[in-house]
Parts: sequence; structure tokens; C-alpha cells
Amino acid sequence: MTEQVRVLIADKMDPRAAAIFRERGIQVDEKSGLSPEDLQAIVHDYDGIAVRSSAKISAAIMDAALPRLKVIGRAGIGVDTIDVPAASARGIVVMNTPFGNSITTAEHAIAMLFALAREIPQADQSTQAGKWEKNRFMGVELAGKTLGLIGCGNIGSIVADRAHGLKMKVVAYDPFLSPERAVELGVEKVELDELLPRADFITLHTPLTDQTRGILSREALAKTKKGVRIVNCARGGLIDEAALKEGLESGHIAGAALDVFAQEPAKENALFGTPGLICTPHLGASTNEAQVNVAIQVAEQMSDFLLLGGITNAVNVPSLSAEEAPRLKPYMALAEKLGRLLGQIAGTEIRSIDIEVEGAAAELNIKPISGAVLAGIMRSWSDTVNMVNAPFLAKERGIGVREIRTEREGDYHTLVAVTAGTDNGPRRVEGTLFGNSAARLVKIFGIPVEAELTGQMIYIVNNDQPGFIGALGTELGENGLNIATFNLGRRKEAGEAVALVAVDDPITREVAAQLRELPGVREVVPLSF
Ligand SMILES: NC(=O)c1ccc[n+]([C@@H]2O[C@H](COP(=O)([O-])OP(=O)(O)OC[C@H]3O[C@@H](n4cnc5c(N)ncnc54)[C@H](O)[C@@H]3O)[C@@H](O)[C@H]2O)c1
Ligand SMILES: O=C(O)CC[C@@H](O)C(=O)O
Repeated sequence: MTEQVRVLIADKMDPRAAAIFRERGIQVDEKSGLSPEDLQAIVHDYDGIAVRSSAKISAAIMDAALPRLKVIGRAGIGVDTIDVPAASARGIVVMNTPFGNSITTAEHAIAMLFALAREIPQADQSTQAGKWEKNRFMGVELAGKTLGLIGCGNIGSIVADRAHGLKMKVVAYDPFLSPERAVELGVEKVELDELLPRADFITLHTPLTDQTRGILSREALAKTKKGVRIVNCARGGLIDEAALKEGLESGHIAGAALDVFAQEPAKENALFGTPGLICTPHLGASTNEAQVNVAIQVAEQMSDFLLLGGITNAVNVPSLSAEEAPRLKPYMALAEKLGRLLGQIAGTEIRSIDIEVEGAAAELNIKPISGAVLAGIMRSWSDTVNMVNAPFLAKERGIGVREIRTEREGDYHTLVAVTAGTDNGPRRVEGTLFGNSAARLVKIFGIPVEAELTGQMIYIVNNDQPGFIGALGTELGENGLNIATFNLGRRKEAGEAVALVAVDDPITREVAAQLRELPGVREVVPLSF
């Protein structure tokens, strides 16, 4: 009986997420606000964890969730609350919902621009305090001003579009923004050192990475125009908060609007109370529309993965749509078996792996096929490997991986071939699908052998000589091993031959040793699939 798929929603999320999981037959628990310790104590029961930005998913939580946890879904964009390298190393897929809250967050940034320009929160507070300080609040217009965008991806480009509507001039610093895209967006692509002194308003829209941490450092802030106003609705950590405070106090910076902070939740912060500062508690994505979007999207994506194997918006593994998944499934099974065979018979350290797809297979997404090959090969070395962590493990071990696609058809309408580069030369196995679904080995180290790779098998290399098959059958029979299938191939008459024999029970070391003693036998490897 297959086990019930279970998902934990570990943060406050729109109820539509839970409804979708249930509709798709997944059992779901909703437990937000748990301490890391409490979360760690319960995660082992779940195949998936869905989060927003409060629940932090550390390596320790993942370890407590293994071996069951397969996917972590982020109902939002930033995955900085999830230890993604740790997830990759453990074979756990991490997915986000990259577009669901972009408009909402861009609108929050624009709202912050207006709030800064007209000191709306301060004026509101003063008015409601009965002060009527009409002369205290003298604002600036946005029209005609220069907006400096740091980061011009999904959200940055929406902000640019809205800023154009407000008649602002937009300059953008983003090393990954192509000149063509900049033209399309109507923004002037500039270096950071040019943006800082030119911008009347600066708004940040980059992820927090080693390159962007402290991008508005003390030195950078010192280069800004006097009277600059700064908005951060991206990530805390992009601005040096102490330097920002000094800039606000000295009057060099006229205002700063922060939705995000270096430490969150920011219940205390040295910046609080500084003149010109406006804060919101990480509300960028908090609209009904955005929360419905990301909740639906994360639940659909996680369900597709857990139920169908489809992978969308994963940040640590190539995508595989729910439509592609059924077509790729038999190929991935074939690829995994070829890898598994090669991993067991390569005989020495593997230094490189070439994965070739030919004919019908060449029309498919090759990444999942190569991931399955690598997982198959490495399963001989590790129980916890899967197609998510296999590419990382290969890289870690210095194994070069190449993917080769050949459109033409050879002897088979579809073929997957895997060549392992070893100190003993290349070791190549080839396989096909019969009837588009039945995985079959068709060649092993250049010798044609047609075999289903299944269950317990023995791989034997021997001299092609009379009497060998009889002797092998007798030896297996005397050890109580029933032969399920027997597949033979030879390089040439009286030359090197191979046998792949499926048996009903596992082959012990002793039996393998006895088989090695048979006349003409060169190599015996027990296999399991
Ligand atoms: N406040 C919120 O609630 C909220 C909501 C949604 C997103 N966010 C955050 O907003 C940020 C932007 O999200 P997005 O969807 O636009 O992401 P995105 O990936 O579409 O865009 C990020 C842009 O930053 C650029 N970039 C990367 N490194 C850079 C560098 N060193 N210097 C300059 N630019 C660099 C990238 O090229 C890319 O164009 C993310 O940090 C995300 O987590 C916050
Ligand atoms: O879930 C939230 O409220 C914040 C989301 C935001 O930080 C994101 O990166 O998408």
C-alpha cells in the first residue's frame, strides 16, 4: 500500500493552499508560528513543507525531516530563509513562486516613494495628534526626478514602468540587465558609481547574495546626492543600517523607507525613531491578490511534484513540467538503470560521464535524463542520492558531466548511451525503450546484449567457449538460485562474451566467488536494480 502524501504548511498562508492540497488528495497540516525546536520535532512526518518568510528551514530541520521530505515550497520569491545548498546536498527540491507577488511588491515600493516624498506617515501622525502642522511638511514632486533602480528584474522592471507613468527618469544598475532589455524597459543602464550621485530616489530590488550584501555600504551612501531618498522593499542586509542612520541624522539622506531589515522580525532596531525614517513590517507581498496568487501557485507546484513528478520554479533542479513528466518517466527509469549498471560494473573510479540521447530521446528535456543517470551511477556509493543532489555530488567529486544530443536515428528509434571515463578507458552502456515504455539494455561495452535490468542479476564476462552456459546453470542450481532470465552477447565467435543473468534471490559473495572459478570466466559482478 502506498503511503498517504503529507504536507505541512508552516507559515500563515491563504487557505486556498490547504484547499488545493486536499483537493489533490494530499493530507495537509497547518502549523504556523512554531519555534525551530517544535518544527524540528514534527517535520519527519511530511513529504513537503510550504513556507512564507517566517519559518526558517535550516539544515538541522531538513535532517530531522529525512528520509521523507522531498520538497520545500516557498510561497513568495526570496528563498533566503531556506538553506538551499543544504537542501541540494540532501536531494530536496526547493521551489518558489517567482511572479505571484511582483506587482504587489512593486506597488509597495511606489507607495514608499510617495510616502517619502510627502512624509505621509509623519503628517498623519501629527494631524491625528491634533497639531495641524501645515508649515512643517513641505514635500517634493516625483515628476521630473531621477529614480535609481538597483536590480532590474521582475519587480525592478515593474517599478520602472510605474515610475515612467509618474514622469520620472529611470536609471538602473544591474550587471545582468542586457542593453536590449534596458532599451525595451526605457531605462538607462548605468554603473553603480554613476547611479549613486545622479539619483534623487534610490530603490533596491536585488536578492541578498554575497555580491549584494551591503551594496549600499557607508562608502556607497557617501557617494549619493545630498537629499537622496532611499526605498528598500527587497531584503534587509542590502543597506548598512548604521551608516543609513548617520546619513539621516546628518541630513545628507532626506528619507528612507524600509520594509525589510537585517534582523527580522525587527521588533527592535537602532534605526527606529530616526528622523525621515518610514518603516513597514515586511509587507511588500501583503495584498490579498498576491497572497492568493502565491498560495495557489505553491500548492499546485508542490502537488504536481509530489504526485506527478513535475518540477516548476525549482531553484536547485531543472524544471520538468507536469505534462513532460509522464513522457520523460520511462526515459528516467531507463537512464537510472543504465547509470546503476555502469556504477556497479565500471570497476574503477569514474572521472567523467557523457550522457548521449539519440532519436526520439533527443527531442526531450535532457536535464532530467542526465540527472537520473547520475543518480543511478552514484546510488552504488550513496543511499541518499537522487536526481536533485546527484549533479552537486558529481561536481563535488570533480566528475565532469557532458550532455550530448543527436537528432538522427541510429539502429534504434530512441537511444540513451552513457560513457564513463575511467583510468581503464571509456566504459559505455546503451539502452532503448521498447513500445515507448519498456527499458532495455542493448549494448554493454560495445557488445550487443538485450536485457531487462531488474531485481537481482549477475554480470559475467567470459571466453566464448562450449560448455560455459551449462556449467553456469549447474553452479547456480546447486546454490539454490533459480534463473529468471538469461541474456547473452559476444564480441565475436570464441572471443569475449557477456552474460546478464537475472535470478530470484540475492547472490552471495560465496556464490560469486564460486562462479569466478568456472572455466573461462574473467569477471563476475552481482548486480541489483
Ligand atoms: N518585501 C517583500 O515582501 C518582497 C516581496 C517580493 C520580493 N522581495 C524581494 O525583492 C527582491 C527582488 O525580487 P525580484 O522578483 O525582482 O527578483 P528577480 O530575480 O526577478 O530580480 C533581481 C534582479 O537583481 C539583479 N541582481 C543580481 N545581483 C545583482 C547585483 N550584484 N547588483 C545589481 N543587481 C543585481 C538580477 O540581475 C535581477 O535582475 C528579492 O530580494 C525578493 O526576495 C521582497
Ligand atoms: O511572504 C511574505 O510576506 C514576504 C515575501 C517576500 O519576502 C518574498 O521574497 O517573496
